[in-house]
Amino acid sequence: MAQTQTNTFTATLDVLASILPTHLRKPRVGIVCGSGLSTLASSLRDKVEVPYNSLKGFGKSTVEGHKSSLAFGLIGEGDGVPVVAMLGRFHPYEGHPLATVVYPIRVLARLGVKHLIITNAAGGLNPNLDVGSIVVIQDHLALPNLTGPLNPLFGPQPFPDYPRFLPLSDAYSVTLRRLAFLAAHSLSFPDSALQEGTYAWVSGPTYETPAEGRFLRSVGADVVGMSTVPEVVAAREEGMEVTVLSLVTNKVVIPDKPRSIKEEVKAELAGKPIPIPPTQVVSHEEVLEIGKQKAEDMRKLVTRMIELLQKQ
Ligand SMILES: O=P(O)(O)O[C@@H]1C[C@H](O)[C@@H](CO)O1
Ligand SMILES: Nc1nc2[nH]cnc2c(=O)[nH]1
Repeated sequence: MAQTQTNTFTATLDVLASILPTHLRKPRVGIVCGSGLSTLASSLRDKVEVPYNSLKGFGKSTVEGHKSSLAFGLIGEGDGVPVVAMLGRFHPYEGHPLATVVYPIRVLARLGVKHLIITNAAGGLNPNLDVGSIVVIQDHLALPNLTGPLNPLFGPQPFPDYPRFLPLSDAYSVTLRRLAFLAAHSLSFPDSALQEGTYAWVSGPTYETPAEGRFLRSVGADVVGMSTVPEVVAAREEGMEVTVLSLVTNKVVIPDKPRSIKEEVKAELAGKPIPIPPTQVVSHEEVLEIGKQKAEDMRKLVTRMIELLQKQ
């Protein structure tokens, strides 16, 4: 590992060790809070929040709905499980280099995190997914990864003792995915509230055109978002067990066929005008609003998963 990078990790870990009480210093579970989902931190007992700007190597999250701090605390009975939550993440589209995007994940690994629960807000591609449902991710499709420079492991190896060629066929932990469904059952969530599917990662910040949405659906993606995959890749490289929970905040606009102005004009000239379809667009406000409405479900689910993990 390059010496400067080692120094940055050491500086970050030193600051955390100087701030945190002993019982919070070695979190076992990490949580990444997606857009509008930072209220997850309200489950933490003995909570200590450390702003990103006090930690070397951390960027600043510039997206509305993302705070910029690490929250440490306990979840579960008795002594509880020590947990750290990232309240706000970094996206490549904000201009953060991929090394910065995944730096907090590597810090979590160095703190001792073994299980990582990543949440995000995502657009629904599969028409069977309701807005507000949570999708337990089974697999991903990462167009930016497949073509090169947006893969966080692209380039010279900063960690020579890690595998050069990381397998991702087992990226999504079966143990943690089972816990998600067991947790939903114990919380009496309706069956439709928790689904399974494949996450497509796109770089953003543009939302999909109808043709892009149709393409992603046709290649097997159920939801689409602008984050998460670099974190999964880095976490797997660090040897963590990972699960991803995507909150469907909107449906991606995919009309059955593209609107044809030619047909509309011809029909109009023939005196048989076709009804004009309403214009549908996605907005980040909509994403945040559903995040706000469903944050409590996500908080309960993640909390119960950790309580079940404590009993294993
Ligand atoms: O950080 P996440 O993936 O939860 O945020 C999603 C993707 C974009 O950052 C934003 C678009 O509305 O929400
Ligand atoms: N790419 C993408 N990301 C999202 N995040 C939340 N909704 C969406 C969406 O529709 N598309």
